[in-house]
Amino acid sequence: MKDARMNDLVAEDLTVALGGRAVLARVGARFRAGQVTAIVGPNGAGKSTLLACLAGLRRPDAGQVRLDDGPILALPHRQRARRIGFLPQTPEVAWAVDVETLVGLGRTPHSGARGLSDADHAAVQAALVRTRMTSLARRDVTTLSGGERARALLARVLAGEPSWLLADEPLAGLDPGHQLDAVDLMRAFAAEPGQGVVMTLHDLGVALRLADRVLVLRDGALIADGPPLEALTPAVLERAYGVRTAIVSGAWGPLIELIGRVDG
Ligand SMILES: Nc1ncnc2c1ncn2[C@@H]1O[C@H](COP(=O)(O)OP(=O)(O)OP(=O)(O)O)[C@@H](O)[C@H]1O
Repeated sequence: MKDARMNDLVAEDLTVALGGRAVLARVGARFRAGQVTAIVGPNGAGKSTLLACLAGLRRPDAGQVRLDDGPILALPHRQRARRIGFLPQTPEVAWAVDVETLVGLGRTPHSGARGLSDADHAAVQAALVRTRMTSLARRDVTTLSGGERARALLARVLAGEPSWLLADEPLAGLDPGHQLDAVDLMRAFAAEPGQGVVMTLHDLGVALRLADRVLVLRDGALIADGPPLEALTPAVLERAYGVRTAIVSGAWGPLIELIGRVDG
């Protein structure tokens, strides 16, 4: 039987230095298929850099990322693109194409230079439905609002049917309804066999409610790693952000109440 841990994404002692400073310092973590993992931490903590390493888009100065029991950077580019769907923080849309064409580009790791097959078209339509973008399929992407564009780009990643969805601030710019849709989508994605989600988040409340596991980064080092209520404690949040917080009971579950700056 195939080892269930085969699909895990493993960061081993990742170290990245930029501008003479350690942006990641020996970060190690195993990201499990079947889980939604949130990476939180203050601005500049190294979250995007960690995600780029996990996606195989940045070569660390030391350490490595492993997938399928081998270094991710050793996978042929196309195979890596089939396994890892990456949603960057400030996605650019360079071409004036319609939404359906943009989403179809997500099939490139499968279709290559040939046109889209029936299976490719079906994956595109499914991604449009899941992101509620079907009614905008014919719209020129340059005319979309920021939130609509974010959903179109999420659809492009989903159309590629990756095993891993790595998303940098995927909820930024989405209204509350579409944030809930995106949260449901991430949870449903991670529930499929062999699939997992890693995302960076600034909203600690969402991390608490959405994630199975939370990693807290500060100055490039992991200072907490565990289930949300164990990782997002007032002591950890004080260390990470310099803020005082309290966990309070909301009508639907625990909430993080922001009290103020420690030195305020
Ligand atoms: N080319 C570069 N040269 C020097 N420093 C860099 C370079 N690129 C990034 N950095 C620094 O690396 C650090 C980590 O950046 P990163 O984008 O990973 O942080 P982040 O946690 O995602 O931040 P944010 O929450 O603001 O998006 C930051 O201090 C950033 O200024």
